[in-house]
Amino acid sequence: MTNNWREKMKDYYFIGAAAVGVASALYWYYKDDAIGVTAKVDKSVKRSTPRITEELLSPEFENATTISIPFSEPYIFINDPESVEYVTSTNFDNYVKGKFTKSRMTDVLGNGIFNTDGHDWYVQRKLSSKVFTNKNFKTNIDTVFTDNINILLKVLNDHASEAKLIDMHNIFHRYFMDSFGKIAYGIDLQSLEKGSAAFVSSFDRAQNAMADRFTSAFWFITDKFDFKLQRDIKLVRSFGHKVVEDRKKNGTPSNNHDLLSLFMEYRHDDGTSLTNEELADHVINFILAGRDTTAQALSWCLFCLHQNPKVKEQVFKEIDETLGEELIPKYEQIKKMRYINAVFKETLRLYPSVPREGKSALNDDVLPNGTKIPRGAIVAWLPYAMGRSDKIWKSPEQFLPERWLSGKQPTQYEFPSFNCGPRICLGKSLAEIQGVFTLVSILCQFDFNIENTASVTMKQSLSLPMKYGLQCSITRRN
Ligand code: HEM
Repeated sequence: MTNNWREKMKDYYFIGAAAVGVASALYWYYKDDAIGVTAKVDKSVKRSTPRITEELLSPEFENATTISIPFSEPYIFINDPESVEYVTSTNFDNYVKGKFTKSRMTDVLGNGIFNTDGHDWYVQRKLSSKVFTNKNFKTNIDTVFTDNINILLKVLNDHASEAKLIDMHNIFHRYFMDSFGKIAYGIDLQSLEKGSAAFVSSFDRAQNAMADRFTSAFWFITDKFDFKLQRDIKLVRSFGHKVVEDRKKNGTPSNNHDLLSLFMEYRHDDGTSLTNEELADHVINFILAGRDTTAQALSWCLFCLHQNPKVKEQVFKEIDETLGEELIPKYEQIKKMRYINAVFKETLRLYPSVPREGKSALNDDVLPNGTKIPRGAIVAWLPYAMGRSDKIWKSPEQFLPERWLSGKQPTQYEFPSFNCGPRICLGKSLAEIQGVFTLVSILCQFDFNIENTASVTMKQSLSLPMKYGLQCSITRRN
């Protein structure tokens, strides 16, 4: 009996060692490819192994390019507006986040809005949309935004006096984290004044890991043994839980209709409320939605203004003419500043905060242009590439806010930086108002000069961060 057991163990060791050997060999073979890619149907990809941050984002990466990934579903790229409309709206039910996305995101995001489909998604969308109303935006501008912008202006003023370089990319992330903490959960994180909490760095690393999982064949093995990452994920999850537990302990302030209180009031059909785990999912998902996207849009906006001094002059002119002696804009003034609103959109055309999008096909399908989509394929489109395509835009390489002021305006499918169809960004209006509000408030008093433009480059992630930040010198405007 004992011998038999020993023999069996030997077999298991042998099988285990062989499996590790095969996995190592495959890893070694594919390790230089961003996604271990072989271009199959493509006419435009120059190499057979495109790296996602370079060729995949280039406008040359044209429609109906198919790439296959070892041990994964094929990707089919559809960078034409007609196909994007079909996938995101016309045949919405056939294209889901599905197992492909969920398997890569659930340990961090749980079943939050970014990671769900069907009924679960619909309920979350309906509930959350109650917070994103014009009335709430107006109130937020007079309260949360104004409190927070005063802290930001003080930080900038101190730096202008010291004549030191400041990383505006980092500052914007901390500023939007604080604003969003207050709007969504009524918590004061104070990261602008005190520096980011440990959880923020863990959140950044967990987010990068999730992005890498879409381009790595062996993420489910490597991430399991990445103990630092596992600790980061644990910290992110416990932050979500702490926000929920603190709210339950301290109660909801009267008249508070923030996101967390709405989710806490929600009852399932059987009368049960959301568990702490589900509430923590919502907290974490909305930080992902609300912080990085707008912070990165504003960082790229300062970069574009630096590269286009004539546009910057126009921006200063509009601010000075609209605000007069005032320093902080009101809701109506923000709406009136058409040129700066156009600058914000033009930035998102060239630097969309979510540069890649993808959905999984539930059933075989055929796109209007005849592209066959097999069941399970990932249909992907690239707002980054579409924003630079001369099939959609005139002189796409030029930063021209004027294109947003007259003439035919692009449809949501031609300009998918906020996504499109029923899953269009829920925070679009909030982001536009808060983005322009922040830009106007800081440019009313300060000018920013980027010291080394060559160091401004993007980093691979789910969103579009700057790899080395945005080092600026600040001067006060007279
Ligand atoms: C410049 C800023 C922003 C940009 C460019 C942007 C863009 C996007 C994009 C492309 C998506 C689709 C992502 C996906 O497929 O999963 C999305 C979804 C979403 N965004 Fe934004 N976003 C911005 C700011 C915000 C803000 C401030 C909020 C506020 C919380 C927000 C809330 C959401 C939510 C809840 C979704 C999920 C919608 C759904 O799946 O039904 N976004 N956003």
